[in-house]
Amino acid sequence: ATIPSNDRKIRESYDYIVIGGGTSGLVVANRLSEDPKKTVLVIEHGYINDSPNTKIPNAAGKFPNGGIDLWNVTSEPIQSLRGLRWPVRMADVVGGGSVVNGMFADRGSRADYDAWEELGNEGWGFDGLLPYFRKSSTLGPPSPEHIREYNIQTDPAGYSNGPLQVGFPSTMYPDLKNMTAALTAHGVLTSRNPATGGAFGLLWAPNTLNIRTGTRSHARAAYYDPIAKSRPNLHLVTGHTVNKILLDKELAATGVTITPRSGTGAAKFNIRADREVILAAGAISTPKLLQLSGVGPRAVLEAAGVPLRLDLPGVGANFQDHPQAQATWNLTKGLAFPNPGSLNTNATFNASAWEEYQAHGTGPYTVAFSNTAAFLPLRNFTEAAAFNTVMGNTADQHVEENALPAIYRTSRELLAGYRAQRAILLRHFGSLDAAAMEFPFMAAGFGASVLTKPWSRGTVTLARSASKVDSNTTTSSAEAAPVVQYQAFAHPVDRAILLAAVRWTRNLYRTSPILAETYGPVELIPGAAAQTDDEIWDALVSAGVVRPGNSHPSGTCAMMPVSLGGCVGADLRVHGTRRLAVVDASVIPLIPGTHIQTTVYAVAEKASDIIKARNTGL
Ligand SMILES: Cc1cc2nc3c(=O)[nH]c(=O)nc-3n(C[C@H](O)[C@H](O)[C@H](O)COP(=O)(O)OP(=O)(O)OC[C@H]3O[C@@H](n4cnc5c(N)ncnc54)[C@H](O)[C@@H]3O)c2cc1C
Repeated sequence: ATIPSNDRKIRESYDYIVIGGGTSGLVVANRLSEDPKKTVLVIEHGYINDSPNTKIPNAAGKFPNGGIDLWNVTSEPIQSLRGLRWPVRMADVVGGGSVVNGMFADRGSRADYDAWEELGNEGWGFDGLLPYFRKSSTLGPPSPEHIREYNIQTDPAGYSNGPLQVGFPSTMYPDLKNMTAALTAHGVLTSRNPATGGAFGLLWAPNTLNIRTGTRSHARAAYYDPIAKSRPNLHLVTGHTVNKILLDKELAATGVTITPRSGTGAAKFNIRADREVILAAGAISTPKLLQLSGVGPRAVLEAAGVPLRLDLPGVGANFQDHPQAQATWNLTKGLAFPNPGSLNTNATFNASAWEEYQAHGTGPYTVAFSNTAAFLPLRNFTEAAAFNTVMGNTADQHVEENALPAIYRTSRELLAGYRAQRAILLRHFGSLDAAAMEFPFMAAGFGASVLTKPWSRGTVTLARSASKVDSNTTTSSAEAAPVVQYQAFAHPVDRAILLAAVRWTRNLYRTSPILAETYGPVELIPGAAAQTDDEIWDALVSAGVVRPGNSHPSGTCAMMPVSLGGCVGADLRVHGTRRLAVVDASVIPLIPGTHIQTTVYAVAEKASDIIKARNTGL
């Protein structure tokens, strides 16, 4: 076989095989291939996409019509949302999620990561991760004028000179001043250390943006392109599917089976890994591949007809994302010019903006979705009575057992892990240093209310027919969609907190003199008629604006001990196996209160050091 992307002949074996050339995969491939004596193969299902949408910040998120592929996966019906089937957005391109994402580049709070260490992962608390947040990124600050005019607070101590460029656009839209002033007047203070542990309050977040070129910085641009030609020991195969991880009698990973993509009729072939197989296929595909390889919950594998190699209930359980509701307001007057809509509504403005971008890489085309969000601890957005009701609800174990996926009833370990997480969540809810909701906003107003600490858990499992499809050489079962159960809002606490968050957001628009006088906002969804919790919920769900996630799938091969239903240990090796590691968003044990890409970069940087260390001198 040939390697379509960097045009090198494929070898029979490599020291390391990285499955998935997405965000975490390219970080690990870069770091492991720093040693010219080690050979590294990355296998990616997608292709390199060099279209403008992967470069121009303003085009961020314009998919899939812009030419960027996504896997075609739709969730199982979500009961709480009247059977809604949600399109699971998963990148299918070199660079993975970092290429298709919204470019918001924030971090969680210290408490969010200290929770990982409390769940049995020594070295994975905030202090253990901060060096890797730093190592992965460089901060491009806003201009001094913008800092002054908009009171932007950045946190240079959180960055070094890492490959990922994060920065602020060279255009700020003036309405942001009103939005931030309204929040400040509403009691939301600006965080002074958003990148070094203080991710609560009003946050100014950079984007994954290279301010020198005005282009997007993603895993391919930051970690692969600069070394693609200069490292003969690093191979990237695109357009190929990994079907299976090969495990020997002792459950040591010895290689992978792969097929060229899209039914070309070409047969499968094996490639050997002399040191480790490293899973970086993302939080939906990683558990799927483990299960296809015989590692996962016995019942799931039996139903799918895959021979069981290792019964590991944590593979595909503990699925988390950030559910949200998108309330909307019509701002009837007062929007400044320019504003985020001006590129679409004003041809002259658009033409000059495009000219500026092409000439200098600056201007409105460097603006992605947003650089601002409020991250609020539970006490900051709930009235005392509502807070007590929510906390009361959390104590009901009967409710909890009904809310969890069925597999939690058959695995004592999974339940123990969930209870350990619940104890941490309860503590976070009572504290003022971890956010329970996010309100992301931009200059023209934006009403999403996002749950940062969901209590519900979902699962990712193989379809029942998985192994039958596998016998076909042209369509691999790894290309077949897994069964994605969000189970969002199955736990009543999630609905209660989301409603409290929507009430808080609606109250902001209703009572803020700055917003009322300037914009005269009229609430469209849920709408003034909706007053009780049930009415608000019904209005939101009827309008189709409640979503099970924010494209942050996590936790499906969680880093926790076996006794807590974990899938990998603190060394990132899959429990009970050898030479098999996971380095992507699946290992996140408890989803942090932040958009997760910078966390994925930091995890992958730390993973690289761990993998290097154990292979030194071998
Ligand atoms: C639409 C969208 C918007 C987002 N917005 C933001 C945001 O604004 N801010 C933020 O912080 N985060 C955001 N995220 C989340 C963030 O981008 C992801 O969490 C992160 O990129 C995940 O990295 P990963 O390495 O775990 O997986 P990915 O980056 O998804 O990499 C997995 C790769 O593995 C490949 N693969 C899977 N299975 C196989 C197989 N069998 N064979 C070969 N290859 C395979 C996939 O094609 C993919 O390229 C967004 C995500 C999406 C999808």
